[in-house]
Order: sequence, then structure tokens, then C-alpha cells
Amino acid sequence: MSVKHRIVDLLVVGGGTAGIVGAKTAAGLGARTLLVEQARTGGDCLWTGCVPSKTLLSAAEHATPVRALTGQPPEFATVRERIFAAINTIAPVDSVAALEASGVEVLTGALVFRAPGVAEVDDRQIRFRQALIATGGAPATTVIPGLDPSRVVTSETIWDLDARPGRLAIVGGGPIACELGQAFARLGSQVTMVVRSGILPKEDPDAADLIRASLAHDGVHLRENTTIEHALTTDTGSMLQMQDGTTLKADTVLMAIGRVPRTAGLGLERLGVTLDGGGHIVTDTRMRTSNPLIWAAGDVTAHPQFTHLAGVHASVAAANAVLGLKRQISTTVPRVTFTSPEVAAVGLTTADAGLGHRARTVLHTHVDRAVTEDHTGGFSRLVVDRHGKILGATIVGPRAGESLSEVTLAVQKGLTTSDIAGTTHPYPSYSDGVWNAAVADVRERLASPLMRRATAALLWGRRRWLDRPAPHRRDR
Ligand SMILES: Cc1cc2nc3c(=O)[nH]c(=O)nc-3n(C[C@H](O)[C@H](O)[C@H](O)COP(=O)(O)OP(=O)(O)OC[C@H]3O[C@@H](n4cnc5c(N)ncnc54)[C@H](O)[C@@H]3O)c2cc1C
Ligand SMILES: NC(=O)c1ccc[n+]([C@@H]2O[C@H](COP(=O)([O-])OP(=O)(O)OC[C@H]3O[C@@H](n4cnc5c(N)ncnc54)[C@H](O)[C@@H]3O)[C@@H](O)[C@H]2O)c1
Repeated sequence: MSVKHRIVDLLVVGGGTAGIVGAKTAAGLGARTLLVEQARTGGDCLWTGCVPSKTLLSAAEHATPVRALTGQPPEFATVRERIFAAINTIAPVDSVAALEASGVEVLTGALVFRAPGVAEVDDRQIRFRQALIATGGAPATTVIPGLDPSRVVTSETIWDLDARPGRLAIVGGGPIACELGQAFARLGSQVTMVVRSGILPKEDPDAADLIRASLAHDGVHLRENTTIEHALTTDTGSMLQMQDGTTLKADTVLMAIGRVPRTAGLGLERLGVTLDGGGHIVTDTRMRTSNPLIWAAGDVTAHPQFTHLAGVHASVAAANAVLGLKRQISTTVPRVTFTSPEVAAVGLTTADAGLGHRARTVLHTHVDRAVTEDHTGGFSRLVVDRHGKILGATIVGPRAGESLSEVTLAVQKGLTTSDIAGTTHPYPSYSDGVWNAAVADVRERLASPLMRRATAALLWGRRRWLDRPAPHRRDR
């Protein structure tokens, strides 16, 4: 095996989004790059995360009017076929062949670090100058006494179900629970979400309220601020006993209570790589770990767990590693929960906003596109400072994720509401919500006593100019 005798410039561990982007970046810069993946390249996003969940949501959305007409949900087998088709369409981009075509050498197996500069995959030794750890994470689980494990699924195993669950209990209220809960309810399952907190605890409370209402409209039962204490499993399903004294019957229980990083067993202690209390790899803003020759990106770090972030951070890490650059990651992180309506957010929410910051909100009852499509139950909200600098945004509505990119750029570049207000937006579009929120902010600033005095002075001067006797007047 050629790998055994060569020192690689960058050893990439993990073939998910972070690993693939990091490896392609390094190879593109001319570095000798080896990627080791223990299972299949593509990672969580392709096989069990973004791609299947967004396809399921789309299938569920199309099912809603059909169910209203026929009273019947679509065949679950047809939904599954659609999911597999989407995965198969996207898979070639993340394949071993695509990596090799980009100049990356790929090895299959579980890697363990043996010493600085030395790793092993099965009985093969690898020598490396630097490494990028991109081993991702796995669904967190909790043991519920009395619950038969064969009735429990996670975001990794739910895609193996060959029949739609009749009664689906979901433990959790984050993006996974909300997205999959809404989708399965629309596909005909009886869904109950059991949430220790309120749903979507990281989002603007008004956004969470809209999703709460939307889930209820789709028939999802919400049990918030409680959890399952124990269960009794029989042939006909599980009886779940809640902390609040109520009970719930379920055929299948989906655990969606967060994710744990895959750092155990990698041998990171031999490299002097520091982990936080949750087992995540700690990085600096250049994506360097406590060992300056070891880099990390993606869900294995303590950064928010998104595919776009995994890719961007891996690209920064790989470029810094192989070229010795000092590129920093951005702190501007957009996120979208793909429920119906979508919840899209970046930067500060109203809950994070400090003194002197204010929120500018346009309800979508005032956005003409939302009116024409009869989807007015959303809003666009900007969080701004006293000078109109945009610090964050939350948008709830159809295609909110698309409208968010403009505000993400504004936050990243320190733009103000005047910049957005002065940019022509096409009519009628959902991005009118953001535009109108910016215009409202500019108008209010123009209405401040200082600005009023300034405009009054200009107006006075203009009048005097225009009222000068005609022969001396030269209009401007
Ligand atoms: C249901 C669901 C929906 C999601 N939807 C979205 C979404 O819409 N948008 C979004 O931005 N994010 C979404 N995410 C999150 C997104 O999937 C992850 O943030 C992203 O995939 C993380 O990529 P990664 O490369 O860090 O890790 P992973 O994709 O987990 O890749 C890590 C890889 O490392 C391999 N590996 C681990 N240990 C070793 C070892 N010792 N040796 C060799 N290989 C190893 C694993 O086999 C795996 O292939 C979703 C997640 C879930 C679960
Ligand atoms: N659209 C997207 O970008 C998207 C979609 C899905 C997942 N993801 C990523 O995947 C990660 C994991 O998502 P997630 O939804 O599993 O986790 P999460 O950490 O976002 O939410 C966990 C939820 O589970 C609840 N919870 C925890 N323990 C509980 C218990 N014992 N009983 C009842 N409720 C409990 C919490 O109160 C919280 O509401 C997220 O951080 C997210 O970044 C992203």
C-alpha cells in the first residue's frame, strides 16, 4: 500500500461534509492529502441528515393537499423511493471517485492516532505532517427505563423504517424534532412531541410560537416542559409515563435530543488535543486545536452543527494548515429550520439584544407576496443598534431561508438599515419584509429631533433659494 511509505501533508479523518471540503481544499492547493473514512463518504448530511429530511419534508408538503382531497396519505414506499432518489442524485458529488478526481487519496477504515505524526487504519500505518479531524457526531440517546430499545429510532435509523409509524412519540423539540414531527404528521402518523424545554429554544420566542401553532394545525400534539420518566412495553406498543403525571401510547419513539461528538477511541490524548466537557474538540478562531499541527472542523467541534459551517470551517482549517495562513472563521452563522413556515435566523435575536438595540418587525400581513400566496402568518425582524447597524434577523415564512442571505451579508459586513433601504428589491417578493423593516428603521431615525432639525434647516434654505426674485434665480 503506497500510503504506508509516504508522509502525507494533510491527513483528513472523516468523509462527511467537513472532511470532504477540507480534503478537496488541501488537494486543490497542491498538498498531498489522504482522507480516511470508516463507512461511506458523504456523512450525516447526505445519508441521514439534511438530504433525507428535506426530501421527506417536501414529500409531506405535497401530500397535504392530496390527503385533504382523498383522505389518504401517500404510500410510504413512494416517499422512501423519493428519498433514496434524492440521495442517489447527490451522492456522486461526495463520492470516493469525486475525491480522487480532485487529487485526494482515500482509504476506508477506522483511524486511530498512535503518536504525533503517526496513525493507524486497521494494520496500516500512516505518517502525516498535519491532520484535520472531521469525525462528526452521533445522535444523543437517553435510557428510558422499561422502553424496549427495538422501538426506539434516532435520526440515523428512522430512514430504515419500511412502514410509516402509526403513533410516533418524539423526544426533543429542536430542529430535528420539529422538522421530522411536522413531516410525519403530514404523512399521516399520529405525532406527539415531548420536550423538556419549549420547542426551538434557541430561536426568537415569536418564531417558536408560530411553529407551535403550525405544528398544532398539522395535528402534532405538543407536550412541553416535561419528559418521559419510564415506559411499559407490550406487544401493541409502549405506554410512556410522563414526568407531569400524564401518559402517552406510542409504536415508535424517536430520540431527537441533540448530538454527541465522535472523539472517543481516536487516540486524541496521544496528540495533546484538548476536549471540552461535552467531548467536543476545542479550536481557536483559525480552527487549530491545542496541538498546532492538528486542526478540526464540523460537528466534532463545539461550533453550531450545520453543514454549511462544517464546510466553511474545514476550508479555513485546510488552507491555514497547508499554507501556514492565519485565516479566521466568521462569527456570522445563518441557520434555517425547514419547517412550514421556515424559521431563518442570523446574529442576535431579540432575546440576545442589549440596551440601545431595537427590533424592527414587519408582519407578513403587510408583505404583498405573502398576501397573494395566502401565507401571511410570518414576520421579518431586524435587530439593529442605535445607528441602524444590522446585528441580527429572524424571518419566519415561506422561503425564509432564501431571504436570510441578504441579511447574513449585512451582518457580516456591518451594513446598516440605510444600505438595505437604499437597495431596490424586486416586487412582490418575500424579501420585501426585510426591505420594509429596514425602511421603517431609517424613517424612524429620520424622525428623531436632531434629524428633524437638520431636514427643517435644509427645507428652509431650499425655500429661501426658490423664493429669490426671478432675474437672479438659477434653478438647480
Ligand atoms: C436529521 C438531520 C437533519 C439535518 N439538517 C440540516 C440542514 O438542513 N442544514 C444543515 O446545515 N445541517 C443539517 N444537519 C446537520 C448536518 O448534517 C451536520 O452538521 C453535518 O453533516 C456535519 O458534518 P461533519 O462532516 O462534521 O460530520 P459527519 O457528516 O458526521 O461526518 C463524519 C464522518 O467521519 C467518519 N468517522 C468518524 N470516526 C472516524 C474514524 N475514527 N475514522 C474514519 N472515519 C471516521 C464518519 O463515519 C462520518 O462519515 C442535519 C442533521 C440531522 C441529523
Ligand atoms: N435545519 C437544520 O439546519 C437542522 C436540522 C436538523 C438538525 N440540525 C442540527 O442537528 C443538531 C441536533 O438537533 P436536535 O434537534 O437533536 O438537537 P437540539 O440540541 O437542537 O435540541 C434538543 C431538544 O431536545 C430537548 N431535550 C433534550 N433532552 C430531553 C429529554 N430527556 N426529554 C425531552 N426533551 C429533551 C431539548 O429541550 C431541546 O428542545 C442541531 O444542533 C442542529 O444544528 C440542523
